[in-house]
Amino acid sequence: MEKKVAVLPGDGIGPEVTEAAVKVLEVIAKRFGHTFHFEHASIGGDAIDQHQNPLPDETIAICEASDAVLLGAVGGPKWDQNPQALRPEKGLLAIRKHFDLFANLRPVKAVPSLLHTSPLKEENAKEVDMLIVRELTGGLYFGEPSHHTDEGAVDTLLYTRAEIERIVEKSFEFAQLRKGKIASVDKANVLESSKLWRKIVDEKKVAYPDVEVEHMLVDSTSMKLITNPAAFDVILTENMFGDILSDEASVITGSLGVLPSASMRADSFGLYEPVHGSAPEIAGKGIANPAATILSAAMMLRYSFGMEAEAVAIEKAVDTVFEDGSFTADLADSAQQALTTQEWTEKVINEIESQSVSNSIMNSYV
Ligand SMILES: NC(=O)C1=CN([C@@H]2O[C@H](COP(=O)(O)OP(=O)(O)OC[C@H]3O[C@@H](n4cnc5c(N)ncnc54)[C@H](O)[C@@H]3O)[C@@H](O)[C@H]2O)C=CC1
Ligand SMILES: CC(C)CC(=O)C(=O)O
Ligand SMILES: [Mg+2]
Repeated sequence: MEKKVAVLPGDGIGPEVTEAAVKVLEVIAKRFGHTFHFEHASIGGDAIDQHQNPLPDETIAICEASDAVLLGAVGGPKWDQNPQALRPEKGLLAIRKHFDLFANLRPVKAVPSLLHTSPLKEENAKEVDMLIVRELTGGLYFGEPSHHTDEGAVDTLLYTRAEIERIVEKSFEFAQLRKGKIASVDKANVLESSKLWRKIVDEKKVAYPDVEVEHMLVDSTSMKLITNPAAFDVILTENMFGDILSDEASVITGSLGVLPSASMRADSFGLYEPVHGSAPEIAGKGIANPAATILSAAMMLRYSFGMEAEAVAIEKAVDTVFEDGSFTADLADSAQQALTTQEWTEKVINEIESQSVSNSIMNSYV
């Protein structure tokens, strides 16, 4: 197959981790007989510096001409005092909105060889296998009005019925492919938007009798994610709650550096990016963990290109490298044992190259 991928490295560690993922995709292309055309474009602080715009028209055009987008991360102290319209994060929100990427999938699965790095007791972390389905283009991050003065500030939490319905349906579809359990997380004891959210979940569940649904409040959910994370299968939630809960869930499996994500619209087009941010304090040092971005590239192969065996080849290689005890600094026991971003990526590439093709259907991350 021939596919076009827009690559938006962004800021901080974004360029390092996307470079690693592109190298892995190139090896996959060679091994499985595909051609991937990569076209790079700017977003975030990088785009502000070059074009005074966190999401330039040229970047949108390159993404529109592509089959999928691979993104690193945006943001950093250099732009923190910029006016709102010139913040790197605005570029990320704008690309999600422009392409209607309403369904953000964030799988969190325990990896046996990483359990020792989890802050949780091994018996609590070892069975974790959940999928966070986060609404990505509505809610507080997009509602108007949104502004502040020194005397006051306003943000708006707005959801339409249609926005809630489509993400709820998506979560039921994923639950049917998994263990058939949804925890729908809201704040319905306070928020009006959550009351509508609950009503729509209850309406929709009638069409999915094989799926069990539990409504949960976000505050106690954040506690249960730590005390009993293995109890969750699909977590369905709105934009900001999903943002917060997914960073919390990431440490269960060891490091924010290993959690991938897919941001999908209704068709197969998607944007793939790690859950983490631009980690400015480690940028440029060659020590960032590229696993989250490499695994996001695997999600791209699965969801946008329908390349299941290729996705599994990457996931299997990442697992094997972890099993071998090879870690970047965020997971290694000591600085001496830590591999650089490049060294760790080379291990994954070597692993893919040595896999036999018949070996490629193994357990996948979602
Ligand atoms: N999707 C995106 O582009 C996101 C961007 N951000 C932006 O990133 C900047 C930094 O935000 P933070 O709150 O510090 O979150 P962060 O996710 O960048 O970093 C949190 C912690 O995790 C570590 N970390 C993150 N990714 C890592 C990796 N791949 N390997 C090793 N360690 C890793 C960092 O060093 C830091 O200690 C801010 O400007 C923020 O707005 C934050 C979250 C998402
Ligand atoms: C930087 C924000 C706009 C988004 C974020 O933190 C996320 O999507 O995880
Ligand atoms: Mg976040």
